[in-house]
Amino acid sequence: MVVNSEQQSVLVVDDSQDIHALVGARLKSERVNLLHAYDAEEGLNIARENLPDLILLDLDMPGTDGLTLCRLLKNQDELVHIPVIFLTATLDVDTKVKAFELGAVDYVTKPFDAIELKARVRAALKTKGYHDLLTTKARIDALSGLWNRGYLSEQLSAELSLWHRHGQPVSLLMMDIDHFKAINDTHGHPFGDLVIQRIGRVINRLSRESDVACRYGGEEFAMILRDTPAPGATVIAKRLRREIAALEFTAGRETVSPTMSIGVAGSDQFDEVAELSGQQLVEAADQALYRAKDTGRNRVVCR
Ligand SMILES: Nc1nc2c(ncn2[C@@H]2O[C@H](COP(=O)(O)OP(=O)(O)OP(=O)(O)O)[C@@H](O)[C@H]2O)c(=O)[nH]1
Repeated sequence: MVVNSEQQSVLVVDDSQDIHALVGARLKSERVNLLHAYDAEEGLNIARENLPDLILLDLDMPGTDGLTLCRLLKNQDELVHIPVIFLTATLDVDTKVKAFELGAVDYVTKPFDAIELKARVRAALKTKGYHDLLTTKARIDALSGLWNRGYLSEQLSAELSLWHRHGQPVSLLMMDIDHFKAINDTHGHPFGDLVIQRIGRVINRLSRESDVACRYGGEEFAMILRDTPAPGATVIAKRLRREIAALEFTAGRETVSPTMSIGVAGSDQFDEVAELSGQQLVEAADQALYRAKDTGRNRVVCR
């Protein structure tokens, strides 16, 4: 397992220009992207915008001090996992204990020893890299390589809040492989798994960077299409259906061509903008999917 530290960024929050220059010089040989803030407010803003991998935080800043900023950082869901290393001139035990209680992972005393600072930064970044990797893995479906249902639900809520706040539409596709039980029963479960894997690859290939494609469970898939109203999503769904119908699998002497039924629903199809929940959009796309099944399968039905 390799953790890529190339892209990692470190935010330095300190009121002293000299400390920024010193940290820059000490970490010059490390492949980290340094971000700089000179007070707590700026630090909080930069942290929110950039989600750095590590924060080096001065304990003794004028105005809002480091401990207060650390508490603010640890109170925010999107920032709570960013490790904080305190930079401090004090060796007072009570203050250090307080810093750890607030969620700091380490501290470095000024003036820094170059080797020690590097070692502590490296260790914190490595742990953060593993944490990020595990978080990503926990969101991925092992068989298809797509996102899992939990991640899709999270993202759907985020997309619907964009719809409520800014009117940016979001659509959802619910997709189900047709007669999959018969495929399993005739050719065996491992063959069925192969079909799920290859269909997952097609869905992944046809999705844009901004889409969230997931295996919803069993032989069912779902896709969130960001900034896309229902008619646009229907075009994508039709392309997906076509590409999947064109797949061919060899099972002994037989050629198997699975098909997919797809239901489409978009936030733009709902009048009561403020009322629309992720659950409602899933139900609407699911009902469209049932209609696709009922009316002959291998087709796309839009709500
Ligand atoms: N191979 C394999 N089969 C699975 C997996 N998850 C669910 N299944 C099977 O998928 C089948 C789904 O069958 P049904 O819900 O009856 O649906 P269907 O046969 O696709 O019929 P329609 O959806 O009505 O077209 C069941 O036999 C499940 O055991 C999996 O991860 N791998």
